[in-house]
Amino acid sequence: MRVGVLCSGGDSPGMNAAIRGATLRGVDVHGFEMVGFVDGWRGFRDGETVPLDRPAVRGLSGVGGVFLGTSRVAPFSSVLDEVDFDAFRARVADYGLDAFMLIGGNGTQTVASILHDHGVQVIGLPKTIDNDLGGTDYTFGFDTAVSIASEAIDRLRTTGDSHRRCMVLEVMGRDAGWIALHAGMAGGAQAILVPEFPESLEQVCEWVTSVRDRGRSAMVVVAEGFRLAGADHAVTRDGLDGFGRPRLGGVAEQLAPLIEAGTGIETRATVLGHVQRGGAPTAFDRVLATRTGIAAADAVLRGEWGTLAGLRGDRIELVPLAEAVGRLKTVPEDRYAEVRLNFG
Ligand SMILES: Nc1ncnc2c1ncn2[C@@H]1O[C@H](COP(=O)(O)OP(=O)(O)OP(=O)(O)O)[C@@H](O)[C@H]1O
Ligand SMILES: O=P(O)(O)OC[C@H]1O[C@](O)(CO)[C@@H](O)[C@@H]1O
Ligand SMILES: [Mg+2]
Repeated sequence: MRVGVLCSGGDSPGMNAAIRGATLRGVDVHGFEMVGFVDGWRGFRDGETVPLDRPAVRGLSGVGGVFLGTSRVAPFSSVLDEVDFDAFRARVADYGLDAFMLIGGNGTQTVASILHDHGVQVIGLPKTIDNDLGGTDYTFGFDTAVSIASEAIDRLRTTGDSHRRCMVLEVMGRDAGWIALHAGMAGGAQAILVPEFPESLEQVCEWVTSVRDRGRSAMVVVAEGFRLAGADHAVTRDGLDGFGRPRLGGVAEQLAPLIEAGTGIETRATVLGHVQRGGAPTAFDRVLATRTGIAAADAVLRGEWGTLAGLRGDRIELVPLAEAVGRLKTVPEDRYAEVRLNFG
C-alpha cells in the first residue's frame, strides 16, 4: 500500500503531530510506503514529494506549523463540471498511489469528498483553527488558537483596566464564531460578537457603558466574520486569498471608533491575526492530532474510503465525508444565548 499525504488550507497547530502519528502507524505498524506532497496541491501538480518514514517525523509532535507546507492552491484547474477526473486518476496512478490522506478543514474535506465520489481512495484528517467542520467535535489547532487568544485577552485586560479603556480584540474563525466564543468565555469578556448572531451598535454600546457604570473596563471579543445588524457583508481587507475569496479582517478597527463615539469611552482595537495559528500546539491538540493520524492509518488498512477521522466524545470515529462537509459547523443559538445573558 502506497499512501500520499497532503495538507491544504491554512496551517493549524498539530498538523506535524498528525503526520507523525499517521506515519508511525502506517509505515512501522502496517508496512505502508508513505510519501508527502510539498505545499499541498502545488506539490502534487509540480511533482514535489518527500518520503515519510520514522526519521522524517522525528521530534515533530510539539512543533508548530507543518513541515510539508500547506497552501490554498486548487486541486483542479477548471470548474467542477469540467474537471477531467480520468486525467486526475491517471496522475494519482503516476505517483503509484493507492490512497490519499488529506489533512485540512471544510474546504479540503469538500475536495476529499469530491475525489471519493470520483473513485479516488481517500481518508480525511480534520484540522482547522476555525473548528467549523462537521463530523468531529473539535478539530486540532482550535484548542491552541483559543489558548493564544485567551492569553491575549488577559494581557489586553490589564492595560485596558489601567487606562479605563474599552479594548476590542479581533480573532479569526472565518464564518464561525468558535474561537471568539471559547476565548471570550475563557477570558471573561463582557461582550462576544460572532458571525452567527449580528448585534446592533446600540446594543454593543449599551453593554460597554454598563461595564463602565459598574466601575470596570470592557473587553469585547469580536470574530473576524461578525457584522453589525443591518450590514449585508462582513468586513474584508484588500486582495483575495489563494482560492480567490475576499480576505476577512478589520472589523475591530471599524468597531472601535464607533464604540468610542457611541459611549464616550476611549476604545482601542487589536487584531490578533496569524499569531493565533503560530507556535507549538497545546498538549490537547498534540494528542488529538496524533490519535487522528493513527486512526487514519488504520482506516487506510481497512479500506474505509470516503471517511473522516473525527472526534466523537472521547473516541476517534470514521464519519462519512459527505456527512462532515454537508454544512458548516457554526455556533448554535443555545451556546450563544448562555453567554449573552451575562454580557455587559
Ligand atoms: N468546493 C471546492 N471545490 C474545489 N476546490 C475547493 C473547494 N473548496 C475548497 N477547495 C480547495 O481546497 C483548498 C482548501 O480549502 P480552504 O482554503 O477553504 O481551507 P480549509 O481546508 O477549509 O482549511 P482552513 O479553513 O483551516 O484554512 C482551497 O484553497 C481550494 O483550493
Ligand atoms: O492565512 P490566510 O490565507 O491569511 O487565511 C486566513 C484565514 O484562515 C483561517 O486562519 C483558517 O481558515 C481563518 O480563520 C482566516 O480567515
Ligand atoms: Mg475552512
